[in-house]
Amino acid sequence: MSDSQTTANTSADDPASVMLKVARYEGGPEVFHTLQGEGASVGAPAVFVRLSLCNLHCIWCDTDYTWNWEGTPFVHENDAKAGYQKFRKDDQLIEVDAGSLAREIASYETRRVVITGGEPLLQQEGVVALMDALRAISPEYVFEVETNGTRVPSAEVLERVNQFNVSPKLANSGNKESQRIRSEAFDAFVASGKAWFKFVIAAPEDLDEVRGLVERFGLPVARVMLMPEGRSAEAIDAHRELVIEACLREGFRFADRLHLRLFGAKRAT
Ligand SMILES: Nc1nc2[nH]cc(C(=O)O)c2c(=O)[nH]1
Ligand code: SF4
Ligand SMILES: [Mg+2]
Repeated sequence: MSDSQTTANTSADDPASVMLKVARYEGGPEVFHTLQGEGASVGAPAVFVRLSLCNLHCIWCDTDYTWNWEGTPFVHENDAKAGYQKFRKDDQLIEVDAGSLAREIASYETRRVVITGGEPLLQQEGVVALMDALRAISPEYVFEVETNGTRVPSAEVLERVNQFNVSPKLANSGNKESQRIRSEAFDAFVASGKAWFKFVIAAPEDLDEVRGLVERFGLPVARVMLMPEGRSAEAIDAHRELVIEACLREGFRFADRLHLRLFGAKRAT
Protein backbone atom coordinates (compact mmCIF):
# COMPACT_ATOMS: atom_id res chain seq x y z
CA MET A 1 0.00 0.00 0.00
CA SER A 2 3.03 2.25 0.32
CA ASP A 3 2.84 3.39 -3.27
CA SER A 4 -0.90 3.99 -3.30
CA GLN A 5 -0.46 7.73 -3.62
CA THR A 6 1.82 7.60 -6.62
CA THR A 7 -0.02 4.83 -8.47
CA ALA A 8 -3.59 5.91 -7.76
CA ASN A 9 -5.67 5.23 -10.85
CA THR A 10 -7.01 8.13 -12.79
CA SER A 11 -10.64 7.84 -13.75
CA ALA A 12 -9.54 6.93 -17.28
CA ASP A 13 -7.88 3.64 -16.34
CA ASP A 14 -9.83 2.54 -13.30
CA PRO A 15 -12.30 -0.09 -14.53
CA ALA A 16 -14.63 0.60 -11.60
CA SER A 17 -15.12 4.11 -12.97
CA VAL A 18 -16.34 2.96 -16.40
CA MET A 19 -19.83 4.38 -16.82
CA LEU A 20 -22.86 2.31 -17.79
CA LYS A 21 -26.15 3.59 -19.16
CA VAL A 22 -28.78 1.86 -17.06
CA ALA A 23 -32.58 1.98 -17.18
CA ARG A 24 -33.75 4.44 -14.52
CA TYR A 25 -36.37 3.16 -12.10
CA GLU A 26 -37.60 5.00 -9.01
CA GLY A 27 -34.74 7.46 -9.32
CA GLY A 28 -31.94 4.87 -9.41
CA PRO A 29 -30.60 2.13 -11.68
CA GLU A 30 -33.04 -0.73 -12.40
CA VAL A 31 -31.63 -3.49 -10.19
CA PHE A 32 -34.01 -6.10 -8.78
CA HIS A 33 -33.95 -9.43 -7.04
CA THR A 34 -36.29 -12.03 -8.48
CA LEU A 35 -36.52 -15.51 -10.01
CA GLN A 36 -35.15 -15.95 -13.52
CA GLY A 37 -38.41 -16.19 -15.44
CA GLU A 38 -37.14 -17.35 -18.82
CA GLY A 39 -34.72 -19.72 -20.42
CA ALA A 40 -32.39 -22.47 -19.28
CA SER A 41 -32.04 -21.32 -15.66
CA VAL A 42 -35.71 -20.55 -15.12
CA GLY A 43 -36.60 -20.51 -11.43
CA ALA A 44 -33.12 -19.59 -10.21
CA PRO A 45 -32.94 -16.63 -7.83
CA ALA A 46 -30.97 -13.84 -9.48
CA VAL A 47 -30.23 -10.15 -9.29
CA PHE A 48 -31.23 -8.45 -12.53
CA VAL A 49 -29.68 -5.26 -13.85
CA ARG A 50 -31.39 -3.66 -16.82
CA LEU A 51 -29.15 -1.63 -19.09
CA SER A 52 -30.58 1.07 -21.32
CA LEU A 53 -30.32 1.39 -25.15
CA CYS A 54 -31.18 -1.07 -27.89
CA ASN A 55 -30.13 -1.36 -31.53
CA LEU A 56 -33.43 -3.06 -32.47
CA HIS A 57 -36.94 -1.66 -32.17
CA CYS A 58 -39.37 -4.51 -31.78
CA ILE A 59 -42.97 -3.41 -32.23
CA TRP A 60 -44.06 -5.47 -29.20
CA CYS A 61 -41.04 -4.67 -26.97
CA ASP A 62 -42.02 -4.65 -23.29
CA THR A 63 -38.96 -2.61 -22.27
CA ASP A 64 -39.44 0.19 -24.81
CA TYR A 65 -38.44 2.68 -22.10
CA THR A 66 -34.86 1.63 -22.91
CA TRP A 67 -34.96 3.01 -26.48
CA ASN A 68 -38.22 4.54 -27.71
CA TRP A 69 -37.17 8.12 -27.13
CA GLU A 70 -39.08 11.26 -28.05
CA GLY A 71 -38.09 12.46 -31.52
CA THR A 72 -37.28 8.99 -32.89
CA PRO A 73 -39.24 7.50 -35.81
CA PHE A 74 -39.69 4.02 -34.34
CA VAL A 75 -43.09 2.38 -34.47
CA HIS A 76 -44.51 0.50 -31.49
CA GLU A 77 -47.71 -1.46 -31.19
CA ASN A 78 -48.70 0.73 -28.23
CA ASP A 79 -48.79 3.78 -30.55
CA ALA A 80 -52.46 2.93 -31.10
CA LYS A 81 -53.19 3.06 -27.37
CA ALA A 82 -54.62 6.23 -25.94
CA GLY A 83 -52.05 7.96 -23.79
CA TYR A 84 -48.97 6.08 -25.05
CA GLN A 85 -46.10 8.48 -25.56
CA LYS A 86 -42.50 8.06 -26.47
CA PHE A 87 -40.16 8.36 -23.52
CA ARG A 88 -37.95 11.25 -22.46
CA LYS A 89 -34.44 9.85 -22.50
CA ASP A 90 -33.39 11.92 -19.48
CA ASP A 91 -36.22 10.44 -17.42
CA GLN A 92 -35.46 6.85 -18.41
CA LEU A 93 -31.69 6.57 -18.40
CA ILE A 94 -29.21 6.94 -15.58
CA GLU A 95 -25.42 6.80 -15.89
CA VAL A 96 -23.73 4.84 -13.12
CA ASP A 97 -20.12 3.79 -12.67
CA ALA A 98 -19.36 0.06 -12.60
CA GLY A 99 -18.14 0.16 -9.00
CA SER A 100 -21.31 1.74 -7.61
CA LEU A 101 -23.53 -0.52 -9.68
CA ALA A 102 -21.60 -3.57 -8.42
CA ARG A 103 -22.08 -2.46 -4.80
CA GLU A 104 -25.80 -2.08 -5.32
CA ILE A 105 -26.04 -5.55 -6.91
CA ALA A 106 -23.90 -7.07 -4.16
CA SER A 107 -26.23 -5.71 -1.49
CA TYR A 108 -28.33 -8.78 -2.33
CA GLU A 109 -26.79 -12.07 -1.23
CA THR A 110 -27.66 -13.89 -4.46
CA ARG A 111 -24.56 -14.53 -6.54
CA ARG A 112 -26.32 -15.07 -9.88
CA VAL A 113 -26.61 -11.88 -11.93
CA VAL A 114 -28.66 -11.46 -15.08
CA ILE A 115 -27.54 -8.54 -17.22
CA THR A 116 -30.42 -7.54 -19.47
CA GLY A 117 -31.75 -4.55 -21.36
CA GLY A 118 -32.35 -3.16 -23.88
CA GLU A 119 -29.32 -4.71 -25.53
CA PRO A 120 -26.47 -5.08 -23.01
CA LEU A 121 -23.84 -5.90 -25.64
CA LEU A 122 -23.98 -2.31 -26.88
CA GLN A 123 -21.96 -1.54 -23.71
CA GLN A 124 -19.41 -4.31 -23.61
CA GLU A 125 -16.68 -2.33 -21.89
CA GLY A 126 -19.09 -1.42 -19.13
CA VAL A 127 -20.37 -4.99 -18.83
CA VAL A 128 -16.80 -6.29 -18.45
CA ALA A 129 -16.03 -3.64 -15.82
CA LEU A 130 -19.20 -4.53 -13.94
CA MET A 131 -18.41 -8.27 -13.95
CA ASP A 132 -14.86 -7.56 -12.78
CA ALA A 133 -16.08 -5.31 -9.98
CA LEU A 134 -18.52 -8.01 -8.85
CA ARG A 135 -15.98 -10.84 -9.01
CA ALA A 136 -13.63 -8.67 -6.93
CA ILE A 137 -16.39 -8.67 -4.29
CA SER A 138 -16.99 -12.43 -4.66
CA PRO A 139 -15.42 -14.94 -7.05
CA GLU A 140 -18.65 -16.94 -6.76
CA TYR A 141 -20.57 -14.70 -9.14
CA VAL A 142 -22.29 -16.37 -12.08
CA PHE A 143 -23.28 -14.14 -15.00
CA GLU A 144 -26.02 -14.52 -17.55
CA VAL A 145 -26.46 -12.03 -20.37
CA GLU A 146 -29.79 -11.62 -22.15
CA THR A 147 -29.09 -10.51 -25.71
CA ASN A 148 -30.82 -10.12 -29.06
CA GLY A 149 -27.81 -11.85 -30.65
CA THR A 150 -26.86 -9.13 -33.12
CA ARG A 151 -23.55 -8.03 -31.60
CA VAL A 152 -20.37 -10.10 -31.55
CA PRO A 153 -19.28 -10.50 -27.94
CA SER A 154 -15.69 -9.39 -27.27
CA ALA A 155 -13.06 -11.86 -26.03
CA GLU A 156 -13.30 -10.20 -22.59
CA VAL A 157 -17.06 -10.70 -22.46
CA LEU A 158 -16.83 -14.30 -23.73
CA GLU A 159 -14.28 -15.16 -21.08
CA ARG A 160 -16.35 -13.83 -18.17
CA VAL A 161 -19.97 -14.64 -19.02
CA ASN A 162 -21.25 -18.06 -17.91
CA GLN A 163 -24.38 -18.15 -20.06
CA PHE A 164 -25.75 -16.18 -22.98
CA ASN A 165 -29.51 -16.20 -23.34
CA VAL A 166 -29.74 -15.28 -27.00
CA SER A 167 -33.16 -14.24 -28.19
CA PRO A 168 -32.95 -13.63 -31.94
CA LYS A 169 -35.81 -11.61 -33.36
CA LEU A 170 -38.08 -12.94 -36.09
CA ALA A 171 -39.98 -11.07 -38.81
CA ASN A 172 -42.90 -10.54 -36.38
CA SER A 173 -40.72 -8.06 -34.46
CA GLY A 174 -40.94 -5.52 -37.29
CA ASN A 175 -37.15 -5.11 -37.58
CA LYS A 176 -35.43 -5.36 -40.97
CA GLU A 177 -33.83 -8.75 -41.52
CA SER A 178 -30.44 -7.12 -42.18
CA GLN A 179 -30.59 -5.62 -38.68
CA ARG A 180 -31.97 -8.53 -36.69
CA ILE A 181 -29.98 -11.42 -38.25
CA ARG A 182 -26.20 -10.92 -38.09
CA SER A 183 -24.35 -14.03 -39.18
CA GLU A 184 -21.04 -13.03 -37.55
CA ALA A 185 -22.80 -12.73 -34.20
CA PHE A 186 -24.72 -16.02 -34.55
CA ASP A 187 -21.45 -17.78 -35.41
CA ALA A 188 -19.73 -16.31 -32.34
CA PHE A 189 -22.52 -17.39 -29.98
CA VAL A 190 -22.63 -20.91 -31.40
CA ALA A 191 -18.82 -21.18 -31.15
CA SER A 192 -18.88 -19.94 -27.52
CA GLY A 193 -20.62 -23.12 -26.35
CA LYS A 194 -22.28 -20.90 -23.71
CA ALA A 195 -25.39 -19.88 -25.59
CA TRP A 196 -28.99 -20.94 -25.43
CA PHE A 197 -31.28 -19.66 -28.17
CA LYS A 198 -34.80 -18.66 -27.29
CA PHE A 199 -37.48 -17.76 -29.79
CA VAL A 200 -40.85 -16.20 -29.20
CA ILE A 201 -43.53 -18.12 -31.12
CA ALA A 202 -46.96 -16.76 -31.98
CA ALA A 203 -47.75 -18.43 -35.31
CA PRO A 204 -46.76 -21.40 -37.51
CA GLU A 205 -44.68 -19.08 -39.76
CA ASP A 206 -42.50 -18.33 -36.76
CA LEU A 207 -41.58 -22.01 -36.54
CA ASP A 208 -40.57 -22.04 -40.22
CA GLU A 209 -38.26 -19.13 -39.53
CA VAL A 210 -36.72 -20.88 -36.52
CA ARG A 211 -36.06 -23.99 -38.60
CA GLY A 212 -34.38 -21.84 -41.23
CA LEU A 213 -32.07 -20.26 -38.64
CA VAL A 214 -31.26 -23.60 -37.01
CA GLU A 215 -30.21 -24.91 -40.41
CA ARG A 216 -28.34 -21.81 -41.56
CA PHE A 217 -26.28 -21.29 -38.41
CA GLY A 218 -26.09 -24.85 -37.11
CA LEU A 219 -27.87 -23.97 -33.86
CA PRO A 220 -27.77 -26.96 -31.47
CA VAL A 221 -31.40 -28.13 -31.37
CA ALA A 222 -31.16 -29.22 -27.73
CA ARG A 223 -30.30 -25.61 -26.85
CA VAL A 224 -33.12 -24.05 -28.81
CA MET A 225 -36.01 -23.00 -26.61
CA LEU A 226 -39.41 -22.01 -27.92
CA MET A 227 -41.41 -19.60 -25.82
CA PRO A 228 -45.12 -19.04 -26.50
CA GLU A 229 -45.71 -15.35 -27.13
CA GLY A 230 -47.73 -13.38 -24.59
CA ARG A 231 -47.55 -10.89 -21.77
CA SER A 232 -50.18 -12.62 -19.63
CA ALA A 233 -50.83 -16.21 -18.64
CA GLU A 234 -53.91 -16.26 -20.92
CA ALA A 235 -52.00 -14.98 -23.93
CA ILE A 236 -49.16 -17.44 -23.35
CA ASP A 237 -51.63 -20.30 -23.07
CA ALA A 238 -53.23 -19.33 -26.39
CA HIS A 239 -49.96 -20.17 -28.19
CA ARG A 240 -49.10 -23.15 -26.04
CA GLU A 241 -50.31 -26.05 -28.22
CA LEU A 242 -48.36 -24.92 -31.24
CA VAL A 243 -45.16 -24.80 -29.22
CA ILE A 244 -45.72 -28.10 -27.39
CA GLU A 245 -46.26 -29.91 -30.70
CA ALA A 246 -43.13 -28.42 -32.27
CA CYS A 247 -41.02 -29.38 -29.25
CA LEU A 248 -42.30 -32.97 -29.20
CA ARG A 249 -41.86 -33.33 -32.95
CA GLU A 250 -38.51 -31.61 -33.42
CA GLY A 251 -36.60 -31.79 -30.16
CA PHE A 252 -36.73 -28.13 -29.14
CA ARG A 253 -37.23 -27.26 -25.48
CA PHE A 254 -40.44 -25.64 -24.25
CA ALA A 255 -39.85 -22.40 -22.38
CA ASP A 256 -42.48 -20.72 -20.27
CA ARG A 257 -42.47 -17.21 -18.85
CA LEU A 258 -42.52 -17.97 -15.16
CA HIS A 259 -42.29 -14.35 -14.00
CA LEU A 260 -45.43 -13.38 -15.91
CA ARG A 261 -47.34 -16.17 -14.19
CA LEU A 262 -45.95 -15.35 -10.76
CA PHE A 263 -45.82 -11.57 -10.84
CA GLY A 264 -47.78 -10.37 -13.92
CA ALA A 265 -46.44 -7.82 -16.40
CA LYS A 266 -44.99 -5.65 -13.65
CA ARG A 267 -41.77 -3.71 -13.98
CA ALA A 268 -38.72 -4.81 -11.95
CA THR A 269 -40.02 -8.31 -11.18
N1 LIG B 1 -38.09 -12.52 -13.65
C1 LIG B 1 -37.63 -12.09 -14.83
N2 LIG B 1 -36.97 -12.95 -15.63
C2 LIG B 1 -36.49 -12.47 -16.79
N3 LIG B 1 -35.75 -13.14 -17.72
C3 LIG B 1 -35.44 -12.27 -18.71
C4 LIG B 1 -35.98 -11.03 -18.41
C5 LIG B 1 -35.73 -9.85 -19.27
O1 LIG B 1 -36.50 -8.89 -19.20
O2 LIG B 1 -34.75 -9.84 -20.00
C6 LIG B 1 -36.65 -11.12 -17.20
C7 LIG B 1 -37.38 -10.24 -16.35
O3 LIG B 1 -37.62 -9.06 -16.62
N4 LIG B 1 -37.82 -10.77 -15.17
S1 SF4 C 1 -34.29 -6.53 -28.88
FE1 SF4 C 1 -35.25 -6.75 -26.87
S2 SF4 C 1 -34.99 -4.75 -25.84
FE2 SF4 C 1 -34.53 -4.47 -28.03
S3 SF4 C 1 -36.43 -3.75 -28.90
FE3 SF4 C 1 -36.41 -5.97 -29.16
S4 SF4 C 1 -37.44 -6.80 -27.35
FE4 SF4 C 1 -36.91 -4.67 -26.91
MG1 LIG D 1 -38.71 -8.82 -19.51
